[in-house]
Amino acid sequence: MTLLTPPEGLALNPPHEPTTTADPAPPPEPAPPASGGFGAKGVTVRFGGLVALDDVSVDVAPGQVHGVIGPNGAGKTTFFNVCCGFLKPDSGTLSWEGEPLRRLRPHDLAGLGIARTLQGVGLFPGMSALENVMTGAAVRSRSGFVSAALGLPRGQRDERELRDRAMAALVDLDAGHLAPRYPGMLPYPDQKKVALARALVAEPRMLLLDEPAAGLSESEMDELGDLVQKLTGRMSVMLVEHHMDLVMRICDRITVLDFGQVIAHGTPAQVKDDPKVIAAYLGAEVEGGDPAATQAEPTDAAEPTDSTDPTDSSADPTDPADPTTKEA
Ligand SMILES: Nc1ncnc2c1ncn2[C@@H]1O[C@H](COP(=O)(O)OP(=O)(O)OP(=O)(O)O)[C@@H](O)[C@H]1O
Repeated sequence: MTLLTPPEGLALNPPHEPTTTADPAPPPEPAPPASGGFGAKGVTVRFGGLVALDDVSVDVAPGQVHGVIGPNGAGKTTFFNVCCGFLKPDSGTLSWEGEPLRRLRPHDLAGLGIARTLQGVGLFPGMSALENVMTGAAVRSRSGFVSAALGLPRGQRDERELRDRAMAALVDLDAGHLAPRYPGMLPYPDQKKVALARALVAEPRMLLLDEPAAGLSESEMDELGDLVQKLTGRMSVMLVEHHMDLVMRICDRITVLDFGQVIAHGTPAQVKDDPKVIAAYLGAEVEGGDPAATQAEPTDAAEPTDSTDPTDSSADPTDPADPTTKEA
């Protein structure tokens, strides 16, 4: 587990010095380095009369793994959907690297350096694993996947580069052997690896993971935990997750939701011993229970989503065909 570090933003932005001379204005200073992590402040979401999130604030510090946990119906998915721009909150704000994120839409994320994986893996069934990962790399390509596919000269160079980067992302996850295979031929954990490679190939500075351990065996979950911890050298990670043991092992900070409210936040050790957390998971009548030992059943463990859209349209809660959608 990485060590706790304070949010960098405050330290990196010294107050402006007043100008004391009549010298000509110096050339503009380069922009200060990006600071601050990902933040949600006072987020409230209502579905009709139901308050799914009530004044929820979460700060994901740079380079940290932040877990958002809570019992069934606590509001985890709703919160994740707000963070991805799928859902527009009724009130509250999001910020990223010190800047407010106004009117965040799902397709804005890549340009902001934020990647996500959803509960459904959402791979293109008609593309190989490598090509699926290339679609994630295309967001950073100058000429893009389309001109590459059309064989334009710069596109050809980009296509080679995309292919190399996509392959490297798969190899990084020990999944290079999956490159030529099609999602339909792959077991669910391998599909998840490909989806993760697709998220990572864009070299995000923030990774949002929605129940990444769902459907994984214990050993696969261990592998995932090791991987997420390795990523913190390169990016912040926020994960919404049911598996308490995984969350307790890999997170630097944890926010616990219950009935849409934050009932606890802190280090795993702090959260684990919080009586409100114990009560929320195990019921107030159980004393001395250890929520770290609790593993709520994922609701989607056996339900990989086969999407034909690498932007995860089938798992996209903004899908207008989904009557439960509250569109951003
Ligand atoms: N589109 C929707 N319309 C109406 N109510 C909703 C909608 N989405 C979620 N809810 C309700 O909001 C509350 C929070 O749901 P949410 O799915 O965010 O919780 P969760 O913590 O992710 O639950 P789980 O662990 O079971 O997935 C629940 O009471 C849920 O029934």
